[in-house]
Amino acid sequence: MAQADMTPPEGAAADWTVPQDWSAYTPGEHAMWDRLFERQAAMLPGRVVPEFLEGLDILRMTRPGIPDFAELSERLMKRTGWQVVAVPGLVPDRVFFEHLANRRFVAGRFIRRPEQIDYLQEPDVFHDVFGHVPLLTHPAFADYMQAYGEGGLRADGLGSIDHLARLYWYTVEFGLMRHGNDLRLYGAGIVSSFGESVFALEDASPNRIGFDLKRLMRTQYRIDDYQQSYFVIDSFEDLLRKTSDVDFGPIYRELETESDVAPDAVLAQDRVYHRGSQDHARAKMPC
Ligand SMILES: C[C@H](O)[C@H](O)[C@H]1CNc2nc(N)[nH]c(=O)c2N1
Ligand SMILES: N[C@@H](Cc1ccccc1)C(=O)O
Ligand SMILES: [Fe+2]
Repeated sequence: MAQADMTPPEGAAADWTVPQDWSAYTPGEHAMWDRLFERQAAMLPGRVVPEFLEGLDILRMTRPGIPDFAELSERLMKRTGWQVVAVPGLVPDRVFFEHLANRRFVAGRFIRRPEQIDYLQEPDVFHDVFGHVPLLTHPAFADYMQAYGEGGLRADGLGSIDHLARLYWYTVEFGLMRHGNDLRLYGAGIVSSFGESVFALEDASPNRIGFDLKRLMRTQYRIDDYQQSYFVIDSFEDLLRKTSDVDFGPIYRELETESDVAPDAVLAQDRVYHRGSQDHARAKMPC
């Protein structure tokens, strides 16, 4: 969770944004982007939803180098009215929600160093821009992200951010989608990760379970390893319908009296696409 301190750091505006300062990126930083991009571009066809690849194309993100947020914003604005703005790192929840509610996606401007190629603690420009921005070209997904921001401001007033944040985690960050008889990736945390883009779809270890709003909001998640459960939506239109058309107020009240669900649990009510062996998680447990 982001810091409770609401004062922006030195050099940031009142809304926590900073200039991207695109011309300050070094050749080494652009080369790092290209290396990450090529690795994922080889991995994703046939695994990611086609809307993601279309988004890369629409935004001309297939060109080398770290994208210029001003140019991404110009193309996105024409399509779905979104913009990409730079921030110094994680921002407080309310600041984050306020940007999304106004169709501004906040992205880190820094890029990981070579020794962090496979793992880093805070989202960098590769995760934020490669992972999240392509789908903002899709109208239903773009509307979902705005609705989530508005829902966040409301959840904050109701003391329910933790429940709502699980919805973001299991959709925007780690979501899967049905594609004919197959599953495809769309979550940004998966598509920006070399290891998890294979694990989430092909490994026997994690559960793959049909989307159910209340079930997701009860489910705890891991921030230190691959997910133990992934949730599967039918389409972005279906996700939008099952969230933005629903009043979360009564659901938050019900959730206060219901127990959390463990990250690896399978419930009797679940629509199970795959029951995980949890071998990966078990192998990592200290013994
Ligand atoms: C609950 C909320 O969705 C989440 O914790 C927010 C907080 N601040 C953030 N700040 C940035 N820059 N990026 C993020 O994804 C988030 N996530
Ligand atoms: N409909 C939700 C808001 C929301 C929409 C879409 C995604 C997430 C949350 C509410 O009543 O608060
Ligand atoms: Fe993210």
